[in-house]
Amino acid sequence: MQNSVSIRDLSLSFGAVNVLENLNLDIGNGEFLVLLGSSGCGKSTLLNCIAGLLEPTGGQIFIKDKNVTWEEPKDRGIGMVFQSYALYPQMTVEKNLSFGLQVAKMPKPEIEKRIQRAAEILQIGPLLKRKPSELSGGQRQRVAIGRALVRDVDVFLFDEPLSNLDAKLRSELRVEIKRLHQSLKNTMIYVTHDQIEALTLADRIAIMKSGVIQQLADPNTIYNAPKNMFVAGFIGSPSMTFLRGEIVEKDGKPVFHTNGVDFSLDGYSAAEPLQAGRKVVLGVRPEHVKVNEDSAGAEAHQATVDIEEPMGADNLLWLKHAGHSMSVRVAGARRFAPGTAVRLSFDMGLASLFDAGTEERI
Ligand SMILES: Nc1ncnc2c1ncn2[C@@H]1O[C@H](COP(=O)(O)OP(=O)(O)OP(=O)(O)O)[C@@H](O)[C@H]1O
Repeated sequence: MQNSVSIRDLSLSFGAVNVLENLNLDIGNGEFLVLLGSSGCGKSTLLNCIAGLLEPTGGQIFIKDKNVTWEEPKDRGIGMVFQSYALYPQMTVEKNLSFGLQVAKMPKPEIEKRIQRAAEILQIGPLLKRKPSELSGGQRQRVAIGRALVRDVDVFLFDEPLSNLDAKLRSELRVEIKRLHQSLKNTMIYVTHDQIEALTLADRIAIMKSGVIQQLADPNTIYNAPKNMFVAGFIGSPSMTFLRGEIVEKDGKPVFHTNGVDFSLDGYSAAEPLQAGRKVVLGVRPEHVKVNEDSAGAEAHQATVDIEEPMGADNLLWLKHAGHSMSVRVAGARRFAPGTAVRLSFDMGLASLFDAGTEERI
């Protein structure tokens, strides 16, 4: 895949604070890349460097193989959509869409053609004569996307575009952004702290912490094979349960041991040999545990239901198991009174094992 955006050894400091240090990232042509991380991790800073709104302290940025590190934002072939919409309040929707094109001296018929196309794609035709104050939040954000769309740019940059919208509108517009990407096939770089947006929209997610990309992979890999405990804990709701213990050898095979309980590691494909005595953390997602009601006669993995949280389609159980608290997802129709004894079985093929010291996946 040809690269659309390449970031080489990018550094940026605010005074003595290094927000980004020698960051490298290649974004493919037509790719939807999501920069995901909690507040302050540097994702907006990175996006603003690509947009040309911040000057890097070091490194280079290429868009379509052209070094744009020192180019003005308007000369980079990018369109940016902000959380705050950034529309001109005194202009109509139509004027908001056309203004940049008029400044660039585009012929009038071409401007009209582009506005009609954007209005059609984003279903804002009936709103063209209104001012931003006469629009809902979702409609304003559509106009803001339209403004990037009419410029016919190579790369769309989105900075938390859905954060100001209520939950229902957020999920509706999320689907529309996905549809937009499917039909336009432009490169899109999208900043968010919302893991659902990241998992649903991205071709690849770059998950960031303290200015460093922790893992860059497709959503399925990020979810099922997190590279370290930070990624594992950040993605998934409720979070992966972490059980601290160690590797012991039983019948010539390594097993995970915690608080007097053994977990067979059959089915787990470790990248390195599991030496007895190694301190490790077993990570288990709520939907990868099977809850059996026939507790009688079962030896290991006895657990007790502590709390149940019915969520309609799912029922979330908080269990006590081997001195740990563990969340488990079962079908909504399966109800459990607090105090019920159950027996658990684990699918180790879907579990994660981390080194307790480095917190890296084994
Ligand atoms: N103009 C500035 N001067 C000094 N420090 C700044 C400035 N802008 C950002 N920072 C710092 O840089 C770090 C990264 O900020 P950035 O806005 O990129 O984070 P973010 O991950 O996008 O967070 P958020 O989701 O809250 O916007 C933060 O620690 C922030 O305090």
